[in-house]
Amino acid sequence: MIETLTKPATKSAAFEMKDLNLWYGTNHALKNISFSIYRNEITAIIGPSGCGKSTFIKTLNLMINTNPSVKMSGEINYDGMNILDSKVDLVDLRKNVGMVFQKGNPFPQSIYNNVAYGPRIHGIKKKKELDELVEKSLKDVALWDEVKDRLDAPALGLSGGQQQRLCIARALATKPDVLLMDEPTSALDPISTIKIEELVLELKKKYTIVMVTHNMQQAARVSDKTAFFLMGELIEIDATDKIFSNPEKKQTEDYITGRFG
Ligand SMILES: Nc1ncnc2c1ncn2[C@@H]1O[C@H](COP(=O)(O)OP(=O)(O)OP(=O)(O)O)[C@@H](O)[C@H]1O
Repeated sequence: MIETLTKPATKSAAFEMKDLNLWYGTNHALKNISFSIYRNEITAIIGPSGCGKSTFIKTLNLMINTNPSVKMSGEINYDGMNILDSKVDLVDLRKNVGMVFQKGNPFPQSIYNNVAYGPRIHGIKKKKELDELVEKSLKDVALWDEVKDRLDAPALGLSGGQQQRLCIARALATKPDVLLMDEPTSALDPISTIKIEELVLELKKKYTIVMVTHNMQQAARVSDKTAFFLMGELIEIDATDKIFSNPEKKQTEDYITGRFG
């Protein structure tokens, strides 16, 4: 019998960090971080408060640069380019690497305008094109049926879970490649949380997702890889199942078994 050997598909990295260091003034917040984030995977970032999770995720689209006290060294390679190099086009980077924050933070404008905002900034003016993008983005987050008859209504009139899905639609409307999510469900009730988790699993088919979460069950439920940070260091990154069942490092085990944090 002839056995067919299937080669494991080589995964391509969306981001490759090499010796990434970050300081807020003299506070050394990220220390020699080196790892890769792979395409079409969900990578969860976990660790106790103050370990550098939000700082790290904000480096991936250089949102961190809005803080003038921040200094960085090392490399963050994205799309064949070290984004810490000053030549990088920030508008382009943020179009490709979208971000969703802890609390759904829609603009105080209509549902339609919230989603059309990014495409308009990137030069899309034609109403038909914008209408299509708004519809597609809202369908992608399973919000279209709930809001299609009130696109001109204020976004702030939506429920918390709907606002968060709207913010994800807003991020998707610029057709990003990567979606960064900083504790996207921490302000939501359990049902809205499950809806966002289902959505994230669906979005993984098309996007690379990096998610900071305080909720270890959430990391276990949705992510492919989990990275454990502690005091600015990456202690361990591995397949999520491995991290939660048989981590290599004692600090990881202590954290996931609730011994600290
Ligand atoms: N704007 C800032 N200015 C100065 N130091 C900061 C700033 N933001 C964060 N830090 C410091 O950087 C370190 C990492 O903070 P960060 O917010 O990234 O941690 P975190 O893991 O996301 O925490 P949490 O889970 O509480 O949100 C902490 O020591 C924090 O005090």
